[in-house]
Parts: sequence; structure tokens; C-alpha cells
Amino acid sequence: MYATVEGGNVPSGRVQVSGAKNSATRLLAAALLTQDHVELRNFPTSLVDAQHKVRFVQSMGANVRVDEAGQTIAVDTPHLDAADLNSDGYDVPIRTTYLLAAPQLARTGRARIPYPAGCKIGGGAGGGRGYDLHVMVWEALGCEVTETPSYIQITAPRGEMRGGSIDFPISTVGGTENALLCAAVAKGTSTIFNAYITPEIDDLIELLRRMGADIVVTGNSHIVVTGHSGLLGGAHMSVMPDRIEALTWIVYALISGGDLMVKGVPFSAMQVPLIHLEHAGVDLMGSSDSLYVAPESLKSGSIQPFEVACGTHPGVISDMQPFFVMLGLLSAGTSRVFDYRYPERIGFVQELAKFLPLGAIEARPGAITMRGPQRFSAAEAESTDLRGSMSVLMAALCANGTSRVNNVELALRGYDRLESKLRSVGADLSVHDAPAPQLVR
Ligand SMILES: CC(=O)N[C@H]1[C@@H](OP(=O)(O)OP(=O)(O)OC[C@H]2O[C@@H](n3ccc(=O)[nH]c3=O)[C@H](O)[C@@H]2O)O[C@H](CO)[C@@H](O)[C@@H]1O
Ligand SMILES: C=C(OP(=O)(O)O)C(=O)O
Repeated sequence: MYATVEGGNVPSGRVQVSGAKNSATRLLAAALLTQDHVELRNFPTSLVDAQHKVRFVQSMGANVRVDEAGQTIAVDTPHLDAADLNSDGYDVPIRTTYLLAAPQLARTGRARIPYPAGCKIGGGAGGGRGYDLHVMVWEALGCEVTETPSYIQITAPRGEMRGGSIDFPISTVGGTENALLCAAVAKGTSTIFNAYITPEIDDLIELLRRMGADIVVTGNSHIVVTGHSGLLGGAHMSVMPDRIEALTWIVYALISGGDLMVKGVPFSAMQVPLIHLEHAGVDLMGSSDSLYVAPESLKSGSIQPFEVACGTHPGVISDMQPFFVMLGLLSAGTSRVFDYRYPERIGFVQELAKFLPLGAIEARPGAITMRGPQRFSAAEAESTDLRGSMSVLMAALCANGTSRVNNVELALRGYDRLESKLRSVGADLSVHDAPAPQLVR
């Protein structure tokens, strides 16, 4: 899949932020922890990651009805089992497959899940993204874990998970989510130490509570879950808006010189990133859920050079790193972005450099330097990861002329209805559902 971009159009209009990928995909997993009805509103139904997960849980027997127009899904799961899938059935290119273990374990005491995939942004032992902490969660709750070539098998020898103590050695989003789901249906009490509670995990806790789970949170890292010893009840809930998408639109408006009304901004989930924008000289005008971004938002007429370090919430999270890089390229001087969480998340820089003069940007693990202000020139580039792909698309949208971005499905993993949203504000991007044609030189 590739995108062609006729760049240089200045965007103008209103854009609605969709439900968050990093909430929706785990709420869908939680929705399987019951045989009753669960309805998820503000669900990003066109998101590639959500579609993969819906397809996989359907193949395991869940009944998921998708209402695209209403951005809602309805989930009923009287039966769920992955035991009959063939090995191709486990080829699911998303990260959060580990969250599909708890719903199977709660029903049958055994589970098979695809290996976690997702963006190749390093981070784990050996350079890949690890899943050892998920194995740790299952084992802490009394399960045995076997890794086969096609899938991971998890078995609760006594037919159900038993409450236990889970002490994370690092702050882990996925690990905390997995621990919550498993502990909610286990027998007995589980304690999660050094949990990492992001806004999306607050969403997950809220849905689990609505489904009847007993979860007590103390401070921001200690959770006690009194297990239900089996499945929970039904519930309704709305997925929180995507804070990374909100930042993406704000930065796009700033670097393109456009004027955008960004609707559905989750302010409380992105206070620190917004403070960093203010420090870079951006004057954001907003209402309770919207921000208006226009050339007048730049108090001195330009973005001021800045340094930002990405870490854990409530700070600037690593998924926002490429958008601060884009902002730095437009700043009046040298800006730096440090990524302490995913230091190897720099692959996109060499693709972005194709749109820029030599020396405009350079990267080493954990640190990216931008020398602005720059203008982008049309180019052909590859997508390296979700946010990197989106930042390259942004460069193409700002460059005069025709650009091509290959493997754009990576961006579509995280941006719901991207093509139509861009078109609605006057930008010209077309997604082609075919392999990228060879370049004729
Ligand atoms: C689907 C989703 O929500 N993904 C987000 C989540 O990823 P994800 O949940 O994978 O990130 P974690 O917070 O778990 O990872 C933190 C660190 O722990 C490592 N680790 C994690 C699990 C494990 O079993 N072993 C291990 O070594 C990771 O490689 C990383 O270095 O948080 C990342 C950091 O904010 C974001 O970039 C991703 O968008
Ligand atoms: C890295 C990301 O997601 P995932 O963990 O799903 O690969 C992302 O959302 O930028």
C-alpha cells in the first residue's frame, strides 16, 4: 500500500479527533471478558489495528458488529476459542495480542495468542520489543507458558488463574494492561506493584469497573484487584479521544501555515506536551474540547527552538516524538528531541531527510537534532513505523509537488479515516491499495 501526495495545499477547516488506538484495542479485549453485551462508542472503526483485532476475535468466535457511521462496535461473546485456528490464523500484525489471553483463560483455562507484533521501534532485550513481562504476568497468576513456532500457549493448570503478586521492573503500558485483565477474572486477590497508569489505562480500568471488576488504585502505581473468579458482566463505554492524533493535527496546522479547528482534544491527557508547545512560542486558543491553530498562534511569527525529552506519562510520550521533530524543523534555530523510552525510534529520520537539505536533521540513538527553519521538497520515502510514517506524510503534504510514501499502512494503523480527514481540510493525499510501483529514473 502506498500514498501519493500533491503537496503544498494549505489546510483549512475542522478536523475531529477519533477514539484512541491505544485505548480502543484494549477495550475490545476487555469486552471479551463477558458473555453479556458490551458496546463501545467513539470506536475508531477504520483504524487498521482495530480492524485486525476485530477480525481475529471474530475468527475465535466473538460476535462483533461494527457500525462505521456511528463509530460504535457491539460485542457479544458467548463462546471464544483459538484452538482451532491454523497457523496462518495467528499472523496478526498488531502489538496487543497478549490481551487476548485473559478472555480465553477465563473460559477454558487455556489460551493461544499470536506473537505480539506492532511497530519495530526497539526497546526490548536483543533490540526487538519484548514480551517477557507478559510471560511474567501469566506465570505470577499460576499459568504455564509454552512458545510454539506459530503462537504462544498459556495454560492455567487448575483451570483458572489464581491471584498473585506482580512487580514490574520497569514502567510498562502493555504489562499493566495484561495484569489488569488477567487479575480481574482470576480467583483471589492480585497486587500490581510499579504499575504504569496512562490515560488509556484509566479508560481500561473504567470499563473493567463498569463490567463489575473490583480494582483499587493507590497513587499512580499500586493496584489491588480482587478477582471475579470468572467472567464479568456487560457494559457501555465511550473510547477516549486520541491524544497522539490531537497533537498530530496541531503540529500539522503549525508547520503548514494552515488554520485548523481541532475538535475533541483530550486536554487533561496531554497537559505537558501542550506546555512544551507554549514554551516553543505557540499560543493555543481553545474551548473545553477544541483548539484553534492558525498562523497567528505563533506569537513571534515563528516556532522558537526547544529541547524536549520523551519519557513516561504525564510527560511527552515516545509516540509524540516525531511530531516534536517536525516542529523543530520549522523552529528558528537548533532544536533537540531526546527519546529515553525508545532510543532506537530514529529509523524515520533518514526517510524524513529525503525531503530536506543536507544537514537539516541528524539522529543518534535517543537524540535527534533539527536545524531550522526548513522547507520541505517533494520526495519518495518509505514508512519505517506508525508515527514515523505519519511524520513523513506530513513532510510530503507541506512540500510543493508530488511525493510518494510507501508502506503507508503503517500510518493507517494509528490514524482513523486519514485520507478523508485530510481531504476535508483541503489536503491532497490518495492511498493506493497496491504495492508501490517501481520508480522510473
Ligand atoms: C499498543 C500500545 O499501547 N502501544 C504503546 C505502548 O507500547 P508497549 O505496551 O509495548 O510499551 P511498554 O510500555 O510495555 O514498553 C516499555 C518498555 O518495556 C519493554 N518491554 C515491554 C514489555 C515486555 O514484555 N518486555 C519489555 O522489555 C519495551 O520494549 C519498552 O522498552 O507504550 C509505548 C511507550 O509509550 C508506545 O510507544 C506504544 O504506542
Ligand atoms: C508504537 C505504536 O504502537 P504499537 O505499540 O501498537 O506498535 C504507536 O502507536 O506509535
